[in-house]
Amino acid sequence: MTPLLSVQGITKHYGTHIGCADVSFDLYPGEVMGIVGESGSGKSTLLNCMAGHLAPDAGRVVFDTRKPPQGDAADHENHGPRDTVTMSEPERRMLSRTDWAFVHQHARDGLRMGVSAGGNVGERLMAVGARNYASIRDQATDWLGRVEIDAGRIDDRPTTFSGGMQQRLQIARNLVTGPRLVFMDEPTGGLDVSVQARLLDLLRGLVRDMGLSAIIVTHDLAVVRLLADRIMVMKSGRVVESGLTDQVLDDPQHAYSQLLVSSVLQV
Ligand SMILES: Nc1ncnc2c1ncn2[C@@H]1O[C@H](COP(=O)(O)OP(=O)(O)OP(=O)(O)O)[C@@H](O)[C@H]1O
Repeated sequence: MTPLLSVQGITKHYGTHIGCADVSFDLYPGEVMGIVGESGSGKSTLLNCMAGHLAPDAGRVVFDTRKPPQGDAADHENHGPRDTVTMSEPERRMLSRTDWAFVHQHARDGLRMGVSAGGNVGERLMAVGARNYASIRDQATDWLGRVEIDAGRIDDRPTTFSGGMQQRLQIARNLVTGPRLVFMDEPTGGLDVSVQARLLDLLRGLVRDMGLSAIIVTHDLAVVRLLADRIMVMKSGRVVESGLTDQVLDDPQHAYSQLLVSSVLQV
């Protein structure tokens, strides 16, 4: 099977300082990969390099692009595994609007706060060519329901929403176009514990129902335990251990992973 995403030797320095070094892994369709590690271990740098927000110094991020539904013959020949690091900026931008999604830790970074909830979701559909207002509004209403936001709030701005609602709206905005790969940066970070649990439950349902592939960065092992099939443990910019989530969390081999797991168990 062709990996959906193949990350090969991704390295990023900030001056002489290592952000992340020589990270490689394959992600297969329907798989969820968790990236864990303490603050400063390089998780966000790696995620941003993979998602095209940062240019890596070295390495490839090969994504198995799909045939466009319409387009000229040249477009059709361009599908299949492509290195997104060297792809043109417009192509990468198109990918970010269609097959890729990015859920930010802070909902306000992923939402347009001055636009209504329905507008936030509908705007994404318009970006991929939807034009029929009634159908856009119907899909927005449907998605608000799927993320447990009352349809009566469709015309309200996210500024009037609680933190948990804003995060759920950001998720709806990201998933409405049916992406194949979702990057998530601490999706439950900064929320109250009870709000986190509800959001995790919701995310788990969506990942399962939509068969999503995802890469989730978190320092919260409960998040990866619930959502990720596999995890990579990072320390000082490098991957020190990787494997099936339960195996790594129940029987960590690397001293640093053992420390990470035991420090959580002591909480
Ligand atoms: N813009 C930057 N300029 C210089 N150094 C940076 C920059 N961003 C990150 N770093 C450094 O790169 C390393 C990796 O940081 P990164 O933010 O990727 O880690 P992280 O695991 O995501 O941490 P956190 O959980 O706190 O976000 C750290 O040593 C950090 O200080």
